[in-house]
Amino acid sequence: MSTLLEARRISASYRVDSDGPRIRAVDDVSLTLEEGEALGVAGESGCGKSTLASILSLNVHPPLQVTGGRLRVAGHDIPLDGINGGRVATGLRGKVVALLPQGAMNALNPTLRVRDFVYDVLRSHVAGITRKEAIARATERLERLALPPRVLDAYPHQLSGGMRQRVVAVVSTLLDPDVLIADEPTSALDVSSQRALLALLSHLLEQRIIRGIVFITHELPLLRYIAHRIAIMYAGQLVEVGPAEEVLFQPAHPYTKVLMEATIVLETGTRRQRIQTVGGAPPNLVSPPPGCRFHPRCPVAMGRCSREAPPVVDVGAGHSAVCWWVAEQRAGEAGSMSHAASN
Ligand SMILES: Nc1ncnc2c1ncn2[C@@H]1O[C@H](COP(=O)(O)OP(=O)(O)OP(=O)(O)O)[C@@H](O)[C@H]1O
Repeated sequence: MSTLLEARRISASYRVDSDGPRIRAVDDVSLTLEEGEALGVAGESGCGKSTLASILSLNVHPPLQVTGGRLRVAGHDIPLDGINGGRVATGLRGKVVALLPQGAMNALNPTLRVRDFVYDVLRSHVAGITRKEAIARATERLERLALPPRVLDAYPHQLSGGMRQRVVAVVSTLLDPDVLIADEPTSALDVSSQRALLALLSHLLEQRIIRGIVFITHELPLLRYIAHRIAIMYAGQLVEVGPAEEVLFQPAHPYTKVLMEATIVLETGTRRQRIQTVGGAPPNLVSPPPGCRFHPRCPVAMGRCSREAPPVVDVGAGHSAVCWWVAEQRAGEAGSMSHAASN
């Protein structure tokens, strides 16, 4: 497998006033997206997921600023000033990397019918495309999302929230981007529309129309339907990364465990229901807790968790967790195995 996107030690913060505090929304995050892969990123609200989505999709604007790290997308090295809204980013946005954003209204032009907007988007990137070809491409994707072709004649305000979100999904994928960064694309949708959108994205990936997807959500169980690997984000940092099945069903990090327990997905056709919440809330990112950022809420926190930054611990093939407790568990297992072997 070859690597399609690589983020190395990315840090970024918001600074609303020049002498005001820095909100460290993304702190030293490294991740990769392989060719043909859907990488899920999950975490609670306020953990930095949307900020990460903005960075990976090269949509960084003040007051957000990337302060460190490197990014490589589909063979393009993007320097820091490129990530921070420079010319490099403009040239790559849309076709190399596209954002399917959270807020559907801002992503469409309120003064244009969907059909004119679709044609404008395509013709600005695909030389010589005719209006008929543009509409045919959009119609095919609308149908996959159970949307009738008549939505093409509507203005954005004439569509329901769920319809608008699906139209935005169509528009974001129209240019067949190499990498799609999908930021909570299903949050405004009912269960069947969610499934249709996940099916469309999986189809585009399987057909290699899109080469890789980063799918961001606060609903970890949803990733079961699309992600090959999952990264868990807490307070601006990644705390666990691994194969989707393992992260979902054998989570290693205490945060992933509580996140998984906090939400269940009922069977198809019924509404999701929150059965338990994680106690407390993610920390203020101006001055996050020392040591492990999760320690004030962690059910298994130990003394050193509040003092020392936790280590990265390998817990399986391509599966790691950043946690003192996991490190001790692994050390205990290794100790008892060598004890058994020597007996
Ligand atoms: N434009 C902004 N100006 C200042 N601070 C911001 C801005 N956008 C986000 N933040 C802060 O950055 C931190 C991370 O926010 P972000 O939106 O990336 O988290 P998230 O995990 O995507 O949450 P949500 O799912 O609620 O969007 C939060 O503390 C948030 O308050």
